[in-house]
Amino acid sequence: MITVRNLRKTFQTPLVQEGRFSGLRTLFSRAYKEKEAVRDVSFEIESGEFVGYIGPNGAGKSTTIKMLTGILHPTSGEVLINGYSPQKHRKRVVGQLGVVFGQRSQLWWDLPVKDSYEILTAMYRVEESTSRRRLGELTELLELGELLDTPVRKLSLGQRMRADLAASMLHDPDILFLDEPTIGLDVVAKRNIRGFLQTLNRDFGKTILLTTHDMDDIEQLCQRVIVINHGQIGYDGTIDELRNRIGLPTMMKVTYRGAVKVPLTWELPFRVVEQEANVLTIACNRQELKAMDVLRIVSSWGEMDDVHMEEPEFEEVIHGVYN
Ligand SMILES: Nc1ncnc2c1ncn2[C@@H]1O[C@H](COP(=O)(O)OP(=O)(O)OP(=O)(O)O)[C@@H](O)[C@H]1O
Repeated sequence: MITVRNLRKTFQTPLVQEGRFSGLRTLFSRAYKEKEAVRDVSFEIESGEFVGYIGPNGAGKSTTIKMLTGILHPTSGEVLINGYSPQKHRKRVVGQLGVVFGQRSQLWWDLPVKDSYEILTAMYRVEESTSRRRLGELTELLELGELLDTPVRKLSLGQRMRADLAASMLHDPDILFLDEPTIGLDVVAKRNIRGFLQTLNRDFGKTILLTTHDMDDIEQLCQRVIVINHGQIGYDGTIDELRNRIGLPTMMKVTYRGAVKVPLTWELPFRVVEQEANVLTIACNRQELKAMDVLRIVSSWGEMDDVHMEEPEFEEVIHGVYN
């Protein structure tokens, strides 16, 4: 279980001095400006949850993850991973965490992948037979086969990400923190990574906190989403509740066999957005009105041939939350 209580992080950066010898004067100046990257963030994540942690650029996501993993110390507030602070009980907590930063590899650049794995399993003190069995399983799940003998610098981005994911799982942690694990990947590589993460969560019960700008990642993988904006939590709940809260309309396209006669009235419980010959586009709020009720009304306007419904894109919903 992950507990985050009133977490804050304020960075201090030297104020840049103007004028002559500005570089030197900045170096020796005691003037700082403060940046509140994370302000009063609290949440709890139960074992086995798959949670998306999303927000616009600079919202405070990476800073939060760095405090959850113990890399950064909070200015105030606390983090507990299965009851222990990653800052105070680093050794104990590190064994329970797997971490992947998509922008940076934890593997040794010039070494073949399997040599990095050997170093990591030794660092985590994983017993040899256990590590061999686990690497076998990970090699199969992530199709690492021929990559194991290749130096990391020669891997494609997708291959490197798979190798990094395996590295984060070598000590079989219960909890995974993933910061943009699909960044820059093509659709096939993304699908592979998502499949692997789904297996980890569903079949092996791993708790996963995922940060990404890819809303398909979130929609396909996460049961719950936490939105952070300007360092504060703006939403914490299911994707469906989020859709409801933003209340974007469902669009219905109704095609008629022949002529269609829209009555001249303002009292419709939905909006007729457009009429093009025998095709009507209708916007309705599905929280207030069932599709069947809409159809009952529009079927009296002509002989219906086809109906097509389009739920609002998750990207649009998120755009609504960020703004
Ligand atoms: N070491 C640092 N020193 C000073 N300011 C920092 C530092 N690290 C982050 N910040 C600032 O804190 C804010 C939050 O940054 P953070 O990297 O957590 O955002 P993010 O949500 O992960 O953004 P992105 O989606 O762009 O990766 C930003 O304004 C950033 O410039």
